[in-house]
Amino acid sequence: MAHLVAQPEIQAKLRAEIQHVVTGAGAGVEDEHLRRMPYLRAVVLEGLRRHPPTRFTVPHAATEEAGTTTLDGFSVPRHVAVNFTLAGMGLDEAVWPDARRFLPGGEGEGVDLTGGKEIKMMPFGAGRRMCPGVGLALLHLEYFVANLVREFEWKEAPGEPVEFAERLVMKRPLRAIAVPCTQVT
Ligand code: HEM
Repeated sequence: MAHLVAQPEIQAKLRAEIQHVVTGAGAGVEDEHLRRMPYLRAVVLEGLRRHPPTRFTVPHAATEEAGTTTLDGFSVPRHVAVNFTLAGMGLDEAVWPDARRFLPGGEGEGVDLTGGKEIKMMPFGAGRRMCPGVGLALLHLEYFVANLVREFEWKEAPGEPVEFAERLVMKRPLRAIAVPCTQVT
């Protein structure tokens, strides 16, 4: 939401997609609408890439004797806890050079969040202990963002530009003004 407040042109593009798909007076955003909103999916994935809510996976450990497990050339001794810093992973510019990212033609188009094929980001972890709530989480994120942007225009509060500095959470919490879309001229 902070990025949408700071980049009104992207917010407007997203609202246009939502309004194009959800038509009819009194109609609400439904599950089947979400599947026809590629820009919404791209916005949500970009948020998860840049700001994964979980900074680390739960600690993992090698179960085999030392020398058996290696990570990027480092030997991982048995039972030593390994934490993956999810927040840094999605920010590798060598992996994410193209601004289109999750849009058609971008390197993240059709990204596999389970890590089955490859790992470019892993906001839900990967492998056997990955988040079992991934489907529900994506559904809720898309549903919330779609409704928030459909109902309101989100603007910067006067004198309080969005600051993206983080210390686990936003260093300065987001303050924004929500203008009901019926009042937007
Ligand atoms: C944006 C929302 C969410 C994010 C970013 C997220 C992220 C994560 C991450 C990174 C892990 C650790 C995975 C690993 O260690 O490899 C995890 C584990 C887990 N998540 Fe989520 N999660 C989200 C929502 C949910 C929801 C909605 C549920 C349940 C309905 C859920 C249930 C769990 C459970 C039970 C685990 C532990 C799995 C295990 O250790 O086997 N999560 N999640």
